[in-house]
Amino acid sequence: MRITETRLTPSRLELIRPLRTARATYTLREGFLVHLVDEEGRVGQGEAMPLVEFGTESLSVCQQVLHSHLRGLREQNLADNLDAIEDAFALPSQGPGQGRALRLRPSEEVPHAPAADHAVEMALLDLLSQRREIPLCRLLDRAARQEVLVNALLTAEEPQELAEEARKAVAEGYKTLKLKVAGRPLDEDEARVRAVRQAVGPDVNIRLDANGGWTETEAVHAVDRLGWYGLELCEQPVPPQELRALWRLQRRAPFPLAADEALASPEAIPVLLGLAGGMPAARAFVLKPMVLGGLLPALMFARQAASIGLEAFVTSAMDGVVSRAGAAHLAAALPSGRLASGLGVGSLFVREEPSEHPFRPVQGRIRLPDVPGLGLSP
Ligand SMILES: O=C(O)CCC(=O)c1ccccc1C(=O)O
Ligand SMILES: [Mg+2]
Repeated sequence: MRITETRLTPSRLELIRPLRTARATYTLREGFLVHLVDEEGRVGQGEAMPLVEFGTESLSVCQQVLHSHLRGLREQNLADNLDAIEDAFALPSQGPGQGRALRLRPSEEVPHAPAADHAVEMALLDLLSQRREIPLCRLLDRAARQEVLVNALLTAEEPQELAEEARKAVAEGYKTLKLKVAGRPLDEDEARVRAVRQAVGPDVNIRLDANGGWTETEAVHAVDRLGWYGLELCEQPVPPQELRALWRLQRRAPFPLAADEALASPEAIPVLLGLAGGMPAARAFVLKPMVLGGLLPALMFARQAASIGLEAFVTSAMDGVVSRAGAAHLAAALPSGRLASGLGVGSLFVREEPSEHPFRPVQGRIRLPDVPGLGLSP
């Protein structure tokens, strides 16, 4: 394919109410939409929305790297296959591609910028799958599923309000509810979890996310007390760099712990997977394509995890519909679709762009559109 035209548009998403996590409070998300046009006029779409707390580049570095990537692509030929897309983002010191392959990081001077890489990779994958006339998920895996399960993200603080939110989500068809914990006394979190369990009964999955907000000692107490209410899993109970604490806690917890923020450091990955001599530190992994630098790196990670019996699921980084569409295609292509994806956040924004699209969960699921590419009209 040849890229004949590139466009970069700022994007901005306001939340209806602040989303509080143990690490940060989100009221606004900002980033860029990327459009790439091929020689036959097809448009590929991607989105970059940095999440600095998760180790991505800042908004300004993101913009700078996007400009550099788009400059590198203009009027260039790229072989019509996945390897060529993967190679385009390789570091100068890595792999093949010395010869004629297109490289977007020609020198070490282009900074680490997973959100920018994610946007450009997605737009290229959108184009490649349109050119092959298959949905993007099929390009990632020929056996991709047609539907993905999605969790509802509950955002209330107070137990009564949370219970109300939980009942509403279940009435809408969600089977998995996620709530943010930590950053407040454990008594309060216990009251919150109890209220949700009481509201929805025993058959709904409750997933927690501590965003690294507990010390190891606090996490031990939390696992013992909150585990009583029946938990599907807990994301990132302890700070991301504390991999051994995560390992010890996983030995104790009667439910899977999922590493999320910990995946932001490339050095942590072999340790998390147990490839550095020890045992895997967690039983599940949260894949944020925005943090991992794209759908392909996330898929490779999930396959590696699956080969040693560990599960993975996809979440957005609270970003726009273009990113969530790509993430839904990734979720459909993962080795296992058992764990619901964190892609139900569209309803948390003041105004969704566009207002109608196929990536809004219905009955707690997203059905992937059976059309070529990403399946979103630009
Ligand atoms: O998983 C979801 O439902 C939404 C994604 C989410 O929780 C999130 C959103 C922004 C930043 C961090 C996180 C997180 O999973 O930790
Ligand atoms: Mg998380």
